[in-house]
Amino acid sequence: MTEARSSVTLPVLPLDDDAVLPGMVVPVDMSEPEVRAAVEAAQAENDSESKVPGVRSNTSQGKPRVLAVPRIDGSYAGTGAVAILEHTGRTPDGSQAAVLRATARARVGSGTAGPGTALWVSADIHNTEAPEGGYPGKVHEQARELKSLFTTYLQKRGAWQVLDGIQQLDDPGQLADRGGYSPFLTASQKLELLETHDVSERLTRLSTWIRDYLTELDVAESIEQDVQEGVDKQQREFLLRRQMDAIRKELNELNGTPGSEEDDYRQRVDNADLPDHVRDAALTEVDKLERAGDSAPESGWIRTWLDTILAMPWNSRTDDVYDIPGAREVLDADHAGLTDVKERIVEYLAVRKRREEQGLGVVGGRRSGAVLALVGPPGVGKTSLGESVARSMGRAFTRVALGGVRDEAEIRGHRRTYVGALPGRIARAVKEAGTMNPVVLLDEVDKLGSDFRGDPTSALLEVLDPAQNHTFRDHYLDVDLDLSDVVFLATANDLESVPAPLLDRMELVELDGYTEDEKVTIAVDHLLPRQLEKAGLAGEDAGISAAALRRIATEYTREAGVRGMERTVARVLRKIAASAALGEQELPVTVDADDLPGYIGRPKHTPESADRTAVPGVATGLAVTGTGGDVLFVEASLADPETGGSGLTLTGHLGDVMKESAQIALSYLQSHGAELELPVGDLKDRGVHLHVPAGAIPKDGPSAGVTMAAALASLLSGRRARWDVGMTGEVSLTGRVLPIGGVKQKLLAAHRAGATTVLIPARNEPDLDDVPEDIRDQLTVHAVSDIRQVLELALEPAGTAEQARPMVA
Ligand SMILES: Nc1ncnc2c1ncn2[C@@H]1O[C@H](COP(=O)(O)OP(=O)(O)OP(=O)(O)O)[C@@H](O)[C@H]1O
Repeated sequence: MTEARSSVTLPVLPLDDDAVLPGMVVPVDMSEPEVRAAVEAAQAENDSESKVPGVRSNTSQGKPRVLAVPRIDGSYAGTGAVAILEHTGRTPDGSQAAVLRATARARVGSGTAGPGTALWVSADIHNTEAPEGGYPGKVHEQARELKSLFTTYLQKRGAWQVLDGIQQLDDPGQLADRGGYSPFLTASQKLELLETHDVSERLTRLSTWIRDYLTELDVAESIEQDVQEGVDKQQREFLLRRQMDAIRKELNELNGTPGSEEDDYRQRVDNADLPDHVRDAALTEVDKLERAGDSAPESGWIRTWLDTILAMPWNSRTDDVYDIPGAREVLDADHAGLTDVKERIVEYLAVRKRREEQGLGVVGGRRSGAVLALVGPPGVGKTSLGESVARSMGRAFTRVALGGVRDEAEIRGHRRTYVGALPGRIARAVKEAGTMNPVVLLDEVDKLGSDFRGDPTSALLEVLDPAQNHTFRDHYLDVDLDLSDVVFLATANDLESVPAPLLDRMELVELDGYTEDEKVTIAVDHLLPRQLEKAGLAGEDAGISAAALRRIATEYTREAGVRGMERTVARVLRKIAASAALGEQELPVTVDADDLPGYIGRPKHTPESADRTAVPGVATGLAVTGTGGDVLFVEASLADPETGGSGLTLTGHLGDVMKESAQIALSYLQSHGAELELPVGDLKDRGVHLHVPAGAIPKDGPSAGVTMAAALASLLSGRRARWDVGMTGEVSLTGRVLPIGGVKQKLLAAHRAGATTVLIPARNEPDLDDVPEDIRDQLTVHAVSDIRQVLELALEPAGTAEQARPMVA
């Protein structure tokens, strides 16, 4: 590259926040005094030049020249461009302008005097020419790349003429200087180009800037495109909806039905037999739907709400039968046994009937026990009794499962603005029943929970309260729902877990489980016929003998109810059906007790061979669990005096009350050891361990107190507990035996397990009336009031020889 340098003196034309590069032709506004001064000074000098030839070489081909110097943020740059003043004139808006054509870079030198008010400076001109033999290949390569970037940029702007000019430029230096026209370059960038003499460097910088700018442009374009596509989609959707409306309208007109979806809803609301307040609310929502328009987000949930409201059976009712003898017949037909329970239900129906006839309303005010609660272990027929009640009253029946419900909104519904909102379970039950006066069974009220999402119990209380439930508000429906005609029944396995306020509102009917005889009767009368039908067998094809059914009850299922028994009967019948189909057996088949293992394998509950109470320190208690009555063993042992700790260790997942019972039993024995002739001195130095298998099942309650005392006394005395004695009762610190609950279930369990003697608290004696007579006849029941009586009856005399102890499972 060769640089021809020459020095000139020129008036300075300031370019505020701008720069011109050689080759550029630009207009400048002369209303700026310094610009005007520079232009006028240059013109004056040009005019006088002929008079003072050679003084200043500041013209070019007879045209005045200036030094256009960038002034960035008020400071002059050290480099400017020598520019020929092509001409001056007025712009269309009337202001004066001059057109400059920059020709060369020049370094600004020192100031000097000159005509006019302009600032004159000396300037070193750098005339850059192509090196001899041309630029190196790399520079051409860079120029080609810059050209292609220019092309992309100018094509985007549609500046085809400028593009032509660029394409024809062969000189890499000139090409780089054309960047001065790029509007996206800042004044500093343009100045940088002006100051950079090296062509290759100039090309690199400009290429980088253009590339960056193109990238920005691409991003901006893609954003704009996304926005545009969104807008297009909305417009398309809007148009399609308009078309759809038109089509719907036309179809409706063809079918003779009136216009829009809203009209359709209005007509459905009018035709539906709705109470006034519901109709008003529905019509308000239809108006809202109309105003919102089809595409509004809320129109979806308004439609769902309207559909739900229209599907509710607002004014539909079934006529009550209230035929009391008929009701009794229905109950008898559906369920064997349960005499007391059936009586209670019949009483309940009779009272309802009388109150209704006398116009008193079906229930006698608050806390009148409006809800009949069926309480008992699983599979005793609580749910099916509920169905029978509905059948005997001629009402529809629905069941609301409350097990695990912890959220108030499950009962009362979610507000409809929630995504996926639904009515609560009560409103849904009414909808499902299809009438406003169904029998609704609230199943498993004892499994209700509560947490941070609110307390479902309080919502349920409102549902059950006759003073409030005629205006029950479901959050979703948001209109009053009259529940006063609904008959609510409830079921629970365990009364202790039913929330107290709910319990307060309930009239309890306890179902304690069945004796073996009752189970056989139920199986013969109900389970067997039903399962025969399910297995596709006729009554004469297959049968299970009473002895086999009894064996199923005792050895294959050990439960308070009959659900397991029903399942086992079903299994036997399925085997019969399968073997008949395979040609292995000819029908009819009757299954006897001995045949059972061939069908359903070996029994699960055989009498235990190793007697649980064979060693001192184990006593048999009776308990009620969630699955009915059961026998429960309490084991006691003393820790090794050398290695064992001291104090009382309790294991077997015991609740607080049960732990306290253990403490009381131990304290009692410690303080009364002498009179009981027990070597309680051992207890001082040795730790006592009480364990209640099965360890994984939680147990609680005070009724194991006597059993714990008996186990400890057995351990200390070395007298074994009698294997055929089951006991229950709370023990006090003074050794009194206090009453407990669940006598009937406990006696049934003792009988199932094969015990012959049962010890119960004396104050529980009246409860024996509830125990079926056949069970009472087979058991020797002792009503005891003092722990000494328990020890007397439960422990074998000292020194009793080891003997065969056949039972206790
Ligand atoms: N006394 C009975 N007479 C005839 N069938 C009975 C009797 N008791 C129970 N059943 C039958 O036993 C089965 C189980 O009863 P159901 O489902 O009503 O028990 P549940 O007490 O409601 O149990 P859960 O507490 O587990 O809900 C049903 O098929 C029912 O018809």
